[in-house]
Amino acid sequence: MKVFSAEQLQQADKVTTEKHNISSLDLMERAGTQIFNWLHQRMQGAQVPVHIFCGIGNNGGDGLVLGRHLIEHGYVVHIYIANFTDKRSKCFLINYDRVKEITKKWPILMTSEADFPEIHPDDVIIDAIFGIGLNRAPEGWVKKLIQYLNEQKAFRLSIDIPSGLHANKPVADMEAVIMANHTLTFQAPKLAFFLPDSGDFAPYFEIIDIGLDPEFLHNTVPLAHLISKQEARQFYKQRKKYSHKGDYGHVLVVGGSYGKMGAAVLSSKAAYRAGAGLVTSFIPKCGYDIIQTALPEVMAITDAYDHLISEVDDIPEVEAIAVGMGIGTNERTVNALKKLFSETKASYVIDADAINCIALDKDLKKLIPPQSVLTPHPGELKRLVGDWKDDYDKLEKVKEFTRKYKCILLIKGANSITVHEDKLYINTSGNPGMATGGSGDVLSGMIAALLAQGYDPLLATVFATYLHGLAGNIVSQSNSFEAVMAGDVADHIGKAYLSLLEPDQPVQQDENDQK
Ligand SMILES: NC(=O)C1=CN([C@@H]2O[C@H](COP(=O)(O)OP(=O)(O)OC[C@H]3O[C@@H](n4cnc5c(N)ncnc54)[C@H](OP(=O)(O)O)[C@@H]3O)[C@@H](O)[C@H]2O)[C@@H](O)CC1
Ligand SMILES: Nc1ncnc2c1ncn2[C@@H]1O[C@H](COP(=O)(O)OP(=O)(O)O)[C@@H](O)[C@H]1O
Ligand SMILES: [K+]
Repeated sequence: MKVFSAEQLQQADKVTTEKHNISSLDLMERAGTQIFNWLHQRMQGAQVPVHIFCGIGNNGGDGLVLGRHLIEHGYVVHIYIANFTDKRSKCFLINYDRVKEITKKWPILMTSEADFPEIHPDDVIIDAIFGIGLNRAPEGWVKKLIQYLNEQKAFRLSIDIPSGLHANKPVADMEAVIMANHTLTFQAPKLAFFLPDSGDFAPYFEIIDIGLDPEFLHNTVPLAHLISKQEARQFYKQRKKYSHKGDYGHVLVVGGSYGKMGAAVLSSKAAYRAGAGLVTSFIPKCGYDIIQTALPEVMAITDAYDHLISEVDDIPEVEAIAVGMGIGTNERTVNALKKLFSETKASYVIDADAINCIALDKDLKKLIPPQSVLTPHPGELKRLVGDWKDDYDKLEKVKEFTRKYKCILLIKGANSITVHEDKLYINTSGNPGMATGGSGDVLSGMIAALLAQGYDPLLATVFATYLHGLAGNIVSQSNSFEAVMAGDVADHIGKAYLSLLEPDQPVQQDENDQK
C-alpha cells in the first residue's frame, strides 16, 4: 500500500474532481457518509451523545456531513464549530447550511475556553478540527480545546488525521495534537502514523476509500510503501521439488565474543529457520563447544583468538555473510572487518558491533561493500549517521547515507523502515514484545538466509523484516508481549511462513444476513 504526502492527496482530490466530473462537495459528501456508515454500524442507533468538533476547513466540513447523517438517523448529536477564523471553506459553509436546514439545534460556535462543553466518559468525541490542511501549530484557545479533549475519558475518533498532526512533517507542538483512540483516514495512511515521534497520536487507524482517481494514485511515486501481509506474500519464492541444499545458498555468520556467543547462536539458528541451505558460524575459539552443542546443524570455524574475532580466515565460499552480532569493537576486530570487506565477495548483512566499528573507523566505512544491508537499532544509527532533529531529518540523513555508500539501511524499531536512496518501505508486523535482547540477531540471520536464497538485497530486507515481525506476533499471541524471547522468535519463523501463505479467512457474514 502506498503512503502519499498531504500535497499528493490534495492533488489527487483535484484530479478526481476534474476527471470524474464530480465536485469537491460530492467528494466531501462521500467522505462524511463513509464515516457515518462506519459509526452507524458500530453504534446501531445507541443514544450515546456524539460530540462533533469541527474546524472551518474541509475537515470540519466532513464533520458536518457526518453530523447531518447522524441527526437524520436519530442520534444524539452536538456539533461545535471551533470558530478560529472567518476564512471558512466553501464546502464547509454549504454543509453548515445543510445542517441548519434539518435541525433547529444549530451548531454551537466556540470562540473561547468558556464554550468548552461537559463531556461524559461514555460519550463519543469526533475530532474534525484540522485535517491535512494544517499549516502551523494550533495556538491559544484552540490548543486548549485539543488539550481539553485529550483530558476527557470519552472515546476520541479522528477524521482523516488527529488534529494538530501534520501528515508528513514534524509535529510543531507535541502538546497541541489530539490523542486519537482511532483514526479513519481517507484513501491512504499518513507517514506520521508510523514514526516514533508521532505514531502514538494515531495508534489505530482504518482506511476509508473515497474513490480518488485510481490512475493518479497508481502513477504517483509515493513517499513510502507500507508492507503488510498482502504485499509480503508476493515476495515469497516457492521451492522447487527437485532442488537441493546447494540451491538455497550458504550463509556465514561472523559473530560472538566471550560472554556474547548467544548472538552468533541466535543469528545462525534464524538463518537455517529462514531457509538457508547451509550455515557456517565463524566465532572466537571460546564459542566452539557452545555453538556445536546449541546447533548441531551449523558448521563452526574458529578464530585464532579465544575471546574475540581477529581475522576471518579459512572460510568456505558463501553467498551471504551476516556480520557483527556480539563481536565487540576491539581494534583487532576492526582490522578483521577491513580484511573481510576488501577480500571476501558476498552479499553482506552488517549488524550490531560491525556498525559500531564502522562508526568508529572512517577507513572501514569506506570499505562497506556495495549493496550491503545495514541493520542498526536507534543507538547504532545515531553513531553511524549522527544525531537528528526529528524523524524526518533522520529519514533524510539515512537516505543520504544509502546514496553515498550504495547500501540498504533498515531503521529498526516499532515500524522498522527499510531505506534505499529515496525509497522507503514501512513494516507493519511486530510488537513491543520484540524489544528484547537478541531479537535483532535473529533478524540479521534471516536477512542473510534470504540473500543466500537469491532474493535481492532490498527485497530480502523488506521480506525478512516482515517475517521476523510476524514470527514475533505469533509468539506473543500465545505467550504475552512480556514473555517473548529472541529464541522463540527464531523458533517461530516456520509458523510465520505458514501464516504468510495461508489463504485469508473469508469475511464473516453478519448474523442477520444468515437468517
Ligand atoms: N479536498 C477535498 O475534496 C476533500 C477533502 N477532505 C477533507 O479535507 C481536509 C483538508 O481540508 P482543508 O485543506 O480545507 O484543511 P483543514 O485541515 O480542514 O484545515 C485548514 C484550515 O485551517 C486553518 N488552519 C490551518 N492550520 C491552522 C492552525 N494551526 N490554527 C488555526 N487555523 C489553522 C487554515 O486557515 P488559514 O491557514 O488560511 O488561516 C484552513 O482554513 C482533509 O483532511 C479531509 O478531511 C475530504 O472531505 C475529502 C474531500
Ligand atoms: N516496540 C517494538 N515493536 C516492534 N518491533 C520491535 C519493537 N522494539 C524492537 N523491535 C524489533 O526488535 C528488534 C530489536 O533489534 P535490536 O535492538 O538490534 O536487538 P538486539 O541487539 O538485542 O539483537 C528489531 O528488529 C526491532 O524492529
Ligand atoms: K481531524
